[in-house]
Amino acid sequence: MAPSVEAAVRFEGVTVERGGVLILDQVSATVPKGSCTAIIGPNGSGKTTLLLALLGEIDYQGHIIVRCNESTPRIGYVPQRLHFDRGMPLTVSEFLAMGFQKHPLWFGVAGVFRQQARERLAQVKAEHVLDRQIGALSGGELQRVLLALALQQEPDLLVLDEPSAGVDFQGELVFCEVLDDLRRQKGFTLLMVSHDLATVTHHATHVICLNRRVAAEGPPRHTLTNENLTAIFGMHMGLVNSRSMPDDRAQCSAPCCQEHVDA
Ligand SMILES: Nc1ncnc2c1ncn2[C@@H]1O[C@H](COP(=O)(O)OP(=O)(O)OP(=O)(O)O)[C@@H](O)[C@H]1O
Repeated sequence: MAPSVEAAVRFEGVTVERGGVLILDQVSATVPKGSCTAIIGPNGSGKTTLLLALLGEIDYQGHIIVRCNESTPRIGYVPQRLHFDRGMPLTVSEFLAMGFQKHPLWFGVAGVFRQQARERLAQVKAEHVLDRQIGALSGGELQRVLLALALQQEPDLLVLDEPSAGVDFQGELVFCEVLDDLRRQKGFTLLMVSHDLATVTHHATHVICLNRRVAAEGPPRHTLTNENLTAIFGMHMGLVNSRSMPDDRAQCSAPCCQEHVDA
């Protein structure tokens, strides 16, 4: 990668050992500012572990540098799963107001927070679930509510762990389109873990191939080659056709992608 690339995140020699097992080994990679960066790799290759290290949830050796315009970067996170009591008597508007409203929720959600919740849900095309019970949402609806929650803090960096897990094809398409639109409008950097090579092919502008170490990194059309995928996943992946990949220049304003396409 060109050294001139402006990085939103820089991983430098990140090493993680848990329970005596080496999970990440000297991982160095860049998440270009404004990019949609996908981390791909087989099960157990350390993808979630790298996100947890970035979020400060686990100890690691090495350095993780997050750069943004503010002194304290705002990082939004949408987890792979949310474990909660599905019988919990909480509506989506109450769930979204929880972090903001000072007076107890049993007095009802104040008009201003209800309106904020409605606007956030509209951004993720899920306005219709405003008054639904949180435990009654489908997997795809809950995922969009969690995205609305992450967007409430106006993040500089949005981190998603497997956005397509448990979502049908149509739901995934809508979710990815919503994310693409939001990223362009708001200018945040998106970092996601994904198992879905079709999603990565169509939406990512930068790819980090991880298998305890970084096996390859760069724009999709240069990274998702049969040679790289065979090396990482250990089998031939017939899914990727370079003609179906996005025009990197149209998708991403990050200098690395511009340079690669211009070259
Ligand atoms: N607390 C822990 N103690 C020991 N090993 C752990 C711990 N947490 C994770 N691991 C191991 O670290 C490895 C990487 O896990 P991680 O969840 O980061 O992989 P992943 O690439 O996200 O996998 P998947 O694609 O299956 O979600 C796995 O082998 C896992 O068993």
